[in-house]
Amino acid sequence: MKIRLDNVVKTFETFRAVRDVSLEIESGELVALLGPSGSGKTTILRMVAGLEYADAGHIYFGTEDATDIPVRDRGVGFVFQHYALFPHMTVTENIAFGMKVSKVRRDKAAIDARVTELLRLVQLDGLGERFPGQISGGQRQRVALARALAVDPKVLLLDEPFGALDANVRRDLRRWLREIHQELGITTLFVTHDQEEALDLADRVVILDKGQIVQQGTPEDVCRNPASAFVMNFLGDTNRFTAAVSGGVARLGNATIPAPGFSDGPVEIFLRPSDLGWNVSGEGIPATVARVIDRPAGRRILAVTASGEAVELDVAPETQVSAQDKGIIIIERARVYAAA
Ligand SMILES: Nc1ncnc2c1ncn2[C@@H]1O[C@H](COP(=O)(O)OP(=O)(O)OP(=O)(O)O)[C@@H](O)[C@H]1O
Repeated sequence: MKIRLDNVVKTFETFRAVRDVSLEIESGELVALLGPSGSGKTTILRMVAGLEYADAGHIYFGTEDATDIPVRDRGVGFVFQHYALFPHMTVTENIAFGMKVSKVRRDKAAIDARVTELLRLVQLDGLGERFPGQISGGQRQRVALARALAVDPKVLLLDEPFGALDANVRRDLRRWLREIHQELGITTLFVTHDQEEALDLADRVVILDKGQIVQQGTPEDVCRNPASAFVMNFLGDTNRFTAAVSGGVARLGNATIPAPGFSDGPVEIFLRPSDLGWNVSGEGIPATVARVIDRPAGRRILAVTASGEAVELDVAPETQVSAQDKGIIIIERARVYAAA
């Protein structure tokens, strides 16, 4: 099912939470809505679900205007951050619940067969007789997804479904959700404020700020070409500097950074740790090493520049460097944006 939002606006009393949002989600696509707290992600999701009405604009399910489609007829499955499982029902009963109350009548054998199939899909075979209190948080979210899928939704809406879980469980569930999505191909809208989660999971990422879409594209697009200082900063893992442009170049330390198209005046410069290097001499930013951190992916240096700014940079694991060393941060790539 294709979903289209056309100039959607939502105001709470005087506060405009969603401003003129237009967005298309293709049939079978997995789209992540990514943005800081309060940027309007949940409100957009709730409008798609029919739990909230837009003040202006339209939402289409396929070619049909969804305004007149009641929530229960939208064919939407939800999973929220806080497990909305019924604590007094077993896993099996929780998954079967939607089918029992659905307008589509199913006999007991059909419901049992569907529950067995879903338990297999979410890899919880054998746990059907447990109660929610007897399984882990990650398993509870898988039950919540099985319950959402039980009624064959045309659209799946997920609001920070893994938000309350620890990092390793989140990573496993992400991988698992992507596999399920590949298998079932249900149009999915996923809300998160976690950049890594959105980039890891989604076919397309839609970045919101203050109720507006500020950029959308594949994870590769948005990582390679952040459209603004906000996006660059929000995607994370970057060092931020302010500098002055003069004659089309900016200076950081003794390095010159091309800033074509910028007139003389202040700019923001972002340097990703992976776009920096460390050397004993050369053209760059003079700095002192404060700490060296070894990680599975390599070594990270925390350095402090001569003017007191903290900078993080990634170097090869075998790089000889230790705290208190003085040297030069070599800039391999910089991104320049107009000062906010
Ligand atoms: N029912 C409501 N009444 C008044 N204001 C609301 C209501 N629902 C949301 N808001 C406001 O609208 C803005 C957007 O909220 P929303 O929950 O959509 O943001 P979000 O991006 O999902 O944030 P989070 O990541 O914190 O969940 C916020 O400033 C919020 O306080």
